[in-house]
Amino acid sequence: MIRFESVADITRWLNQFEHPWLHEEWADTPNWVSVSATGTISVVFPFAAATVVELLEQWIFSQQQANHIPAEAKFALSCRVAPLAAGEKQPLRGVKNIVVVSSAKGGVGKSTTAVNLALGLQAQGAKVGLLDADIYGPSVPMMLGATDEKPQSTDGKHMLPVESCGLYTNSIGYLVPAENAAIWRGPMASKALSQIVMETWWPDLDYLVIDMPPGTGDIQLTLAQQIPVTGAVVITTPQDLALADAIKGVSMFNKVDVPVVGVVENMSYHICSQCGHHEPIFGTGGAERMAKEYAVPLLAQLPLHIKIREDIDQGKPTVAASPESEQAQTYIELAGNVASRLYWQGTPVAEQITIRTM
Ligand SMILES: Nc1ncnc2c1ncn2[C@@H]1O[C@H](COP(=O)(O)OP(=O)(O)OP(=O)(O)O)[C@@H](O)[C@H]1O
Repeated sequence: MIRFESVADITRWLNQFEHPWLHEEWADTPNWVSVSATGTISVVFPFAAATVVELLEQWIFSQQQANHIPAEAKFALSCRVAPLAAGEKQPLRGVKNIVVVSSAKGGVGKSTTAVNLALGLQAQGAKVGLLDADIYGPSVPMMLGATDEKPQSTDGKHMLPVESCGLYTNSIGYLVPAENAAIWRGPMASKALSQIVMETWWPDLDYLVIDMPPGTGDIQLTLAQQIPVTGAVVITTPQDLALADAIKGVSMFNKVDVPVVGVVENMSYHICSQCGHHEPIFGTGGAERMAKEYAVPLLAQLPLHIKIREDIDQGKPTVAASPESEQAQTYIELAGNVASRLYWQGTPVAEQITIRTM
């Protein structure tokens, strides 16, 4: 049996616990493991990682059962998301990390993925906001069943986000009729978008997910340059053309020094709603090849499933509607993957203290 005589003994033992979202020697990262005055060992994950917390809890229990560590050792496991630097840019007040979800072309399921990713981060224990910046097809209000909502303002300058499915959201779609926004030209659209980001009175958030307008043009470039983005996730589908476009998306972020977290292949395979059979109707291996060739991580391969579309159409995305389903689990897994990669590739900075006078 291991007797803990120092924090180093504890971290050496904890480092035996492995998970794809953890690096080797993870427990030695500063501020991760500590011992309280009463002797409780606390492990605080610096990213949204409820899945790993649960697995670590089970591992500790099994270690105690097997008498590898004292049965009376007390543990407190939790997540406290660390804010990460966004290059030289000033952080957005109250928002620890901004993740943009983008695609080089429309219709690949970017918004569906952004909404379910935001809910997945929430399922991993984070407080999450969702900004719909898809000016040409603002779909978040519909996807969250909030089309009748409007952000309120108490000072005439800031907007309070609309709360739906536990997410704090704002969207061009809440503010102007769809046909108005769709005809805005480049500079006007970029200005409206950065205004909506800056003038929303976000509560303290661990992550703000931004559903970007599709494409790799001026609007996207300006947005990526103006907003303090921590990392970008590029959505694609398995067809060769879409993959070629995804490369364009990755290089756009490289150009403006926004770190790319990775690529998500949506509609990777079809899950039959009758028998559960998985079928790769658009072929296989394309995204994996691309990921290897361009050294961009492949974050997830998401299924094409009728329930994903039906849930979204009914205003309750799959992760909220049926969190235990196979489809929802792939989004929750994606969220943990994104959160952990953001953390490991980022630079933690001091937490801001936000004072609000509203
Ligand atoms: N994995 C999936 N399984 C089933 N249906 C999906 C999936 N992903 C997206 N869809 C459906 O495909 C359609 C297009 O998705 P979505 O609106 O998310 O795409 P988008 O890339 O954001 O499009 P746009 O660029 O036009 O905003 C929607 O009807 C959505 O419900």
